[in-house]
Amino acid sequence: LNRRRLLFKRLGLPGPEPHWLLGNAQELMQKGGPLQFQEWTKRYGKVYGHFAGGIPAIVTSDLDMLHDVFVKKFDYFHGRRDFPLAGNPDKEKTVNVFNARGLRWKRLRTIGNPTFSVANLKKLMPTVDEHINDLIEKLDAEAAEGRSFDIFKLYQDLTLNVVAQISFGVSKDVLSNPENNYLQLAKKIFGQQKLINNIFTICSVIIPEFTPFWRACAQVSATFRDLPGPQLQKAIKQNVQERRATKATYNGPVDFIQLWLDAEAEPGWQSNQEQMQVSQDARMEMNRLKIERKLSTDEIVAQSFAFLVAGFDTTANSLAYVSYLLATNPDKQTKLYEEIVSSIDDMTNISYEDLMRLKYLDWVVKEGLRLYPLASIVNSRQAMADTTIGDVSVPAGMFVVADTWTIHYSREIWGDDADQFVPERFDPEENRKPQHPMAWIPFGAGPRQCIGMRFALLEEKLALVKIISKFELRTSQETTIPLKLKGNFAATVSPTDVTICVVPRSDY
Ligand code: HEM
Repeated sequence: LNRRRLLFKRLGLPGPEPHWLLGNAQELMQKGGPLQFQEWTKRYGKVYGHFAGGIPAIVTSDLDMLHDVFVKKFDYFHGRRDFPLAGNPDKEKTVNVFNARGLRWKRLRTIGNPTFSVANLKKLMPTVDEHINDLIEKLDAEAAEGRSFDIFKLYQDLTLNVVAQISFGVSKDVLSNPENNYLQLAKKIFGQQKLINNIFTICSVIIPEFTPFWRACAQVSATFRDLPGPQLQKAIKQNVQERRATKATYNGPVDFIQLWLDAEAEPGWQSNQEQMQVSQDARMEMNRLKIERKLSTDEIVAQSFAFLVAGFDTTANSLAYVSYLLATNPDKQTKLYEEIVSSIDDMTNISYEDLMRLKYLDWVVKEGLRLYPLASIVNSRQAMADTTIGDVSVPAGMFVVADTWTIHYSREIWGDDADQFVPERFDPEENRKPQHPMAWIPFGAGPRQCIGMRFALLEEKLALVKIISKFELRTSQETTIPLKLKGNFAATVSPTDVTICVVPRSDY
């Protein structure tokens, strides 16, 4: 405890005084990590230390320092702030690309990257489109009633359906069949976290020194309880095995399982993996090892699960925030509508190229992500060996977290209108966008930047084109202005609701 208390003093960093046991967890939980960071930055400056429970982390909004951490010195900072109960990222057999580090991460990422190539995105687009059409039907019903409703909830249904179908490798009919429980299980994972699991998670954050013990407790408790996570993983595993058996004849929609099965593991890959554990906790020499481009069944299940968790709430939040911004800025919405109708002739057959042509749409989405960066707490890295950033010494094991909200709202970086919704700032002709690569980081930066970024942008843009071409988004008496944000200890800052109404366009 004494070592904890003195750590940042020894490193010469300011920061909030930690509670002897809870560190700064109380403040983080009350306000939500990203929003609390903003407040601390105002008080302690661009670089300071804090304790998320017993876990020390440096927080910084210094762009050059972040560039060092995320890009230039990536070989030192290849770990990410992990979830202690997910297991040891260097040993866990089913580690996923999100939690992995070192050469294990490098291997999973190298295999995962092509999943989001333009060619594959085009193959995934029909599935996304089908689910967006379902959303439009729901909006039609709301418009017919002429009432206000929380559009955030509909976006959560959309993004969960899309990412679940693509990650679990099932057809839309199977997914929506009430007799199977894919969606119910997925909803349970995000909705009702079981208390007992939370207790062990909290314990592992407060006293991380005993993580293996908390993890064992969580595992023992899981064997006596029918937890949704393991149930879902079992169901995905069965799908992967069935799909592998029918791989040659499969002619259903393209999904992640199909893309990953093409990179299926052959017997013998383990020896390669053992080799990869060399230098896990030290500097990663990226090009030293030949990467085995194959995945085992367990790894496919682990990636599916990670993509489900990473791809659901982020995209739903982003759509909800943009809808709010468009409803409260009707002039910008009209500009977007005009761009869409003047560029796309056939709304029933929108191509990938159509979407990429829409410049104003691109700026709207980017500006939404600037004002409401999601999952910003995962914009973090772990020092795998003693090093320095600028004149700050960073001991091995220390986490460095980007204060994304401060950066995105900085007047110094974005100008006096930093807190306003101005998509035009991304227009290259206006020459207003800051040049620094770390000024806009909703998807992180460097080799570990969000792997699903292009997929998320595709889904969001397609949904917005279909919605805005058909409906006008309007505020109502019930719209919460400004939005109320609820922080979250672990991940995303979400709006409590985005209650608006949709009015059909007369010229549709
Ligand atoms: C608007 C939507 C999204 C936002 C704002 C977002 C944001 C982020 C951020 C900030 C990171 C950390 C990046 C870093 O550390 O540099 C990240 C990582 C990641 N995201 Fe996303 N994400 C989104 C959608 C998605 C989707 C749709 C998927 C998958 C289908 C996905 C999968 C992942 C994965 C697997 C990682 C870990 C990558 C690695 O460590 O190599 N994300 N995301």
